[in-house]
Amino acid sequence: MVATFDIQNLPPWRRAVLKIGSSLLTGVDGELSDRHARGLAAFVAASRASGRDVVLVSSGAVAAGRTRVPQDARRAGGLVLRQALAALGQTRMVGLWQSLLDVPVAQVLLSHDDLRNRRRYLNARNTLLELLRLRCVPVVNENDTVAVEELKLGDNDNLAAIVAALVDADLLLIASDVDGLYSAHPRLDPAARPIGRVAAVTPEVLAMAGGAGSALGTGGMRTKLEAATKAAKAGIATALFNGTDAAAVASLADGQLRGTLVEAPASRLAARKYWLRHAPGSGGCLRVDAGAARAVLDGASLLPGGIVGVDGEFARGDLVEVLAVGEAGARVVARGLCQYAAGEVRRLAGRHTREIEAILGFSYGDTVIRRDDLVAFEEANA
Ligand SMILES: Nc1ncnc2c1ncn2[C@@H]1O[C@H](COP(=O)(O)OP(=O)(O)O)[C@@H](O)[C@H]1O
Ligand SMILES: N[C@@H](CCC(=O)OP(=O)(O)O)C(=O)O
Repeated sequence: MVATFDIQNLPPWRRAVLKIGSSLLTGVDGELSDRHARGLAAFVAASRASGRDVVLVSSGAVAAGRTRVPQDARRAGGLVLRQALAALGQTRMVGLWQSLLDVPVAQVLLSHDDLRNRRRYLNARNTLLELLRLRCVPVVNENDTVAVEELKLGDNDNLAAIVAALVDADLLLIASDVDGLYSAHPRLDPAARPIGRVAAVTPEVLAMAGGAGSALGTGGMRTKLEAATKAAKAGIATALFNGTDAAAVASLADGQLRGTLVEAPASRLAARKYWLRHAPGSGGCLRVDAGAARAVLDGASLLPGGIVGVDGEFARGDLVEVLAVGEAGARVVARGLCQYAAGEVRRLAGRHTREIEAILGFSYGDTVIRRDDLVAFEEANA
């Protein structure tokens, strides 16, 4: 028997991504089971009742699809069988979450392309944020049915870390069938020690991680540590815990973790602002009047009315500079992700937000740059 973990405080959080591994949704007979999902759903409900948001990243589609086809048919077959099983099981998995939650759940299927392409990344982000504003619980999974091998994200641990950054979460919770990170694979080494806290995922820490614990799991502890590394870079802490341990799951709602906490060096906001400030830009520029420059420096979103000109070419979702133009010349006051392409902003410049739809024939929302997607330079220098 390996040693257990001590209880520690979770860092304070307001928005979390909770990733649930396949083994937690599958009973011994291989059928979809709510046994462990019930406690996790209760945690989601308690978190929402205290004003916090939770996005689920749930595995289990392939496992749920498996029992729906004859046994001899599921033995052979590689990727294409998994894709078919995912299609069969996905609705059941989402149905399970809906049966356990009183609020509407929303299915979100993402592929590698959606996250690599800036424009689609922004669309996914906007939709997820809108779902949270509507007080729904998004249930995200990889779009296995269309993902080809070389373009697969592959495991939901890494997907959950990307989603955490996408929705500006401040905590990534990974529920699995093991109490947390051990110094060695706990099923193979009874002397494995529990590691309660990880300040940084160094090569030494990565070397502790082994592969999946069951035929259902993908990636094992290695992909969880990869996910924690990604999250930490975005300023998000990661907590690993055992979703089969009802007491450990119940204590999460009281801010207590029995498991491993992987710390993040900087806050989520600081990491995002740093990225917006230093990431390579598109070369595009929005020239704004004094009123818009002041608003942006005061932390507001950039609206079309204050834009007086557009330089360069860029696509929706690209990083652009905001240039204040006045008698004293021009100066860069902010950088941010532009909701509209250069040609579209040219048509919207100086116009009221309510005219957007009439001018373009569509609308991605009222703002040209959302305040959360923007770093203002006075603010960043403060
Ligand atoms: N150093 C380690 N500490 C803890 N678990 C480990 C370690 N190395 C490998 N594992 C295995 O990782 C498994 C969890 O990953 P995985 O099977 O992919 O689950 P999930 O379906 O929850 O993603 C555990 O059951 C455990 O057997
Ligand atoms: N997208 C797949 C799960 C992939 C995956 O990472 O599984 P797991 O290691 O159980 O979290 C599915 O829904 O079956």
